[in-house]
Amino acid sequence: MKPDSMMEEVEVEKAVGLVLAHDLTQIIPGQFKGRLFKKGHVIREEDIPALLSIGKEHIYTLKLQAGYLHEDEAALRLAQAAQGPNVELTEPHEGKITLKSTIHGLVKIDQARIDAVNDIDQVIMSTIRTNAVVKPGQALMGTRVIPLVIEEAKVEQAERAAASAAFPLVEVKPFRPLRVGLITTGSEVFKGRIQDKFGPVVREKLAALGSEVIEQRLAPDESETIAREILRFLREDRADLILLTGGMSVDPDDRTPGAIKQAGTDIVSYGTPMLPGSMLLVGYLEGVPVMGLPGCVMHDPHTSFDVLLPRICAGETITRRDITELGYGGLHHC
Ligand SMILES: Nc1nc2c(c(=O)[nH]1)N[C@H]1C(S)=C(S)[C@@H](COP(=O)(O)OP(=O)(O)OC[C@H]3O[C@@H](n4cnc5c(N)ncnc54)[C@H](O)[C@@H]3O)O[C@H]1N2
Ligand code: MOO
Repeated sequence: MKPDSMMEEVEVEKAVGLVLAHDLTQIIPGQFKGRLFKKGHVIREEDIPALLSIGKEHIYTLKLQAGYLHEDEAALRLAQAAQGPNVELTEPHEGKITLKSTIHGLVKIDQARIDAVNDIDQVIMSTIRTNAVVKPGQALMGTRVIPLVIEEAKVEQAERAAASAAFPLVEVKPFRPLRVGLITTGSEVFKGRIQDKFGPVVREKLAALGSEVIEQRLAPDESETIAREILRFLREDRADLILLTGGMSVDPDDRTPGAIKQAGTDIVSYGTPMLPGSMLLVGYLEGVPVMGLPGCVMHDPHTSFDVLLPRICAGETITRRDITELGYGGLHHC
């Protein structure tokens, strides 16, 4: 049986007493866009002018056959197939269901599987980008099918595509409260020639993700001293993350990358294909992440540091591949 034969058209004037088979939308540009009648509404005499005013001269009566799903049911099946931890579903509205975050955290969405679902005709999953920081209540994905009635087999195909990996398609990872050691390099700051402007910025970025600086130590442009402070944060303070500011580029006084290596850090990458933030360094020292932050982090609100820090706070390990992928679409300004 074809979906069309399950849907019979009835003139609105003859539809009093019939049940609406789907939500009906009104759009008045600049004033209103939304649901005028809800699915299940029993049409009354006084509804007829309103229905005609939104261009509905006919409505459908629906007799669903086995093997077919109504758009609301199909949207629910798609939404449930994608739903992972810390994600909630809205009620169907005009045939669409929205997945929302229940927490402040890092959203993870598997692009390959979203593409696989959207390759299937007449089903859609529309998402925000993976690795974004999200707030409670923030929309992560909208999903729906295109026709009013769809073959169940198509929805099952989408469900299989959505479930084709060991981890959920859409989830939100909570942030862990990290104890952060901050080393500010630069003889001009160490000797008091200028006032430190890095500390407050880094503290604020960490606080926004639920982490805190346990101590900020100033160091002159000397590799030995900087490396010693790194190891002190690691061994004595048991910091969860060690951040170094300044001295990241090409001047003879820029000692920070060398000092990070000298402390024994395994470097994932010195150099990040994102602008601003290209001189950023990421490495791991005995499993503890170590990052060298270039000067731009002080004044620019969106650098490679702002992209990678939420992932570290959510407990992810940064790989070379993660750095590589920042390049495409990573030119913000320079
Ligand atoms: N010829 C090149 N020039 C630059 C390069 C390069 O590769 N070749 N890289 C550029 C990029 S990208 C950046 S970002 C900047 C800054 O890099 P650094 O991390 O090495 O920054 P510094 O040289 O240490 O300092 C730059 C500037 O900022 C002041 N500063 C540093 N720390 C503090 C602090 N804690 N509080 C206040 N002010 C601070 C410092 O005094 C300098 O004025 O380099 C580009 N240039
Ligand atoms: O590390 Mo620099 O940001 O490319 O300005």
